[in-house]
Amino acid sequence: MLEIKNVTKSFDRPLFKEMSMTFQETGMYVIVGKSGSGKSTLLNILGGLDNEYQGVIEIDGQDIRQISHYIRKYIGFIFQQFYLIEEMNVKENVNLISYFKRIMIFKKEYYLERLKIKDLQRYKTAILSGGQKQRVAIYRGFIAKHPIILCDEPTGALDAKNSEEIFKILKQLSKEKLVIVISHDEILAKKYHDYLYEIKDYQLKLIHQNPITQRKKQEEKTSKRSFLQFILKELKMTWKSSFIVVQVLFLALLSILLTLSLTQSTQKQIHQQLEQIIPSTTIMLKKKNNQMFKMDDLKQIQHPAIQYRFLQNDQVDFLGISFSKKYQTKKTLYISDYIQQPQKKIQGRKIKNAQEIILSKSTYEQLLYLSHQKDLINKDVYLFFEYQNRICFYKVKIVGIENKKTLMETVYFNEYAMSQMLKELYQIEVGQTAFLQVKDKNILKDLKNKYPLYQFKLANSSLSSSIDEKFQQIEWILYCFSSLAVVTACFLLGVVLYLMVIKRKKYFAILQTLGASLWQMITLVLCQGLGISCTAFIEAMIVLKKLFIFANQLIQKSISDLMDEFFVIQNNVLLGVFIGVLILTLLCCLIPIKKVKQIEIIEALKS
Ligand SMILES: Nc1ncnc2c1ncn2[C@@H]1O[C@H](COP(=O)(O)OP(=O)(O)OP(=O)(O)O)[C@@H](O)[C@H]1O
Repeated sequence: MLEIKNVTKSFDRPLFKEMSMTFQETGMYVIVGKSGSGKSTLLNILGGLDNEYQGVIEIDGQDIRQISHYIRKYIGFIFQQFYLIEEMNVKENVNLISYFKRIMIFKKEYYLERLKIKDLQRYKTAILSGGQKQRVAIYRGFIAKHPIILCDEPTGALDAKNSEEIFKILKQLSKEKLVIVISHDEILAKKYHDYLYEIKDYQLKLIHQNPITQRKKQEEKTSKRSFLQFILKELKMTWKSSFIVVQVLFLALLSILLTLSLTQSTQKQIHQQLEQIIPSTTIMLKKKNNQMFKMDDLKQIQHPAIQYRFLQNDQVDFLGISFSKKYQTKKTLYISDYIQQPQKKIQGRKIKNAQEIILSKSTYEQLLYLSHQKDLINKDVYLFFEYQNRICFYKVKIVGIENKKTLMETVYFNEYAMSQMLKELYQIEVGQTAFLQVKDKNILKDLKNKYPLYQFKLANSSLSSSIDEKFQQIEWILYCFSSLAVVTACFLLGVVLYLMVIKRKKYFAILQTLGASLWQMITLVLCQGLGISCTAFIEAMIVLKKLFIFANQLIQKSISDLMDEFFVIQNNVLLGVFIGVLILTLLCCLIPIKKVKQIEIIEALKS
């Protein structure tokens, strides 16, 4: 039961003074009154659209201002101005209500026929005649499962025949629901009312009452669509208008993803190449008094984790490998002068003595190409050294190939082999620096404590930290620029959402009259923002992936096939950027959300 208790309402002049009245649960209440007497205002108050009044409106003893989702639970509106969404067709307009309320399904066809709108379902409402629009609005107003229907001039745009049909339908509905109709049509008002009221002297006054034939409420068969479906529909609808902002955000995200991935990939590759040249488990040692090392000194340094050791004399250069005893021939492979222990042998056998060597796979392939031979395993080659302008060669046998493609040509020797060769060739037994290859670089501390006369340090540490330092400087500059682009794009997103809310103020108000809650409106704005940023992010990710596949193929073809994948998209980068952009999007949505909260329904409907 709907009750008006001592309601007083005024704008610039009073409309109702201490007005009271009780509406039965069902029945057709027709309200008449002079223009400007406050009929529409009364409906707005009863429908919960206008809460600025003194007194109370109660439904089943509860103040309607205290009822959450009052419109959704109780009210169906039929407005004089229709309030249809022009961009949608008739079916979509009617279905709008089903996202917020349960709608009757078993009477649907019957009413569509009666209102003569069955064939109009696919028509955009913008092209309908005033009468057709009104019939659609009426249908949408009562098709949901709510106990009260509020109609403001429902027949204003209809001819006499259609107006009568509407009154008949409303009368039929009033057997099960409370129908309150404002009408200027005196004939129909008199013919179809159960209760006829007039607003006069700031009060509702009963003019006439017809005998009422009450009908027992029938259980309605209803259905409801989920709000999620509506969000998806909404995203589809606003997709075109958000296309540009998606592209701007996509470019900004692509730039930051490119920056982060490029710097990280390059840094990783440099570290990997450095690891091949100087493994991170290589420890360099010198004598603290700067004296030269002898091989015997080096042998005294003992630790179970040491795998390999060698001396380096800076004055001796390892020049290369040749198939003849002559150094400068076409069949000479020039080689960088570093050595290390082979890790995984794939072909051939282990090195047994100083006269045997293993080659990295790429070096082996190079040598194979130079020699025009089919196989080099067990073939003799000559290693060339230079010391004090004297070039000497040392004959060795290739016994294996290490399964590693190295950026620089690489030869693996037996432990102490280098020292032995230099001793035989130049009678040198000393070096300034020694290197230990160890299983675990953490033994550095043990070695320092155990051998205080020596200086120990990780061979690649200073190089890799200086690379990191340089990279960090470049990274920060790039991050600043690309972050600025992302922040600007998100700001643009915020502005676009804000403008959308302003432009669609009326649409939001109509949704609220159909039962949408404020939270649902806010969710809609949020989903729009998140939809835009997620689309831009996915687009950027796909483009980045394609770019990297292309760039990796290009690098492998033109520079080196040593690198399997130079550019790699790191998951932590993706996750970081995604979380960052989500947070920025949420922040940017705050102002549009505030605007949604400020929408005055009545004012927005009139706009
Ligand atoms: N938001 C508002 N701010 C100020 N005045 C308002 C507002 N809404 C309505 N009014 C005024 O309140 C009075 C009653 O308006 P209302 O629309 O309720 O009248 P009505 O009886 O429905 O009139 P009509 O039959 O012409 O539609 C009018 O004088 C109108 O100008």
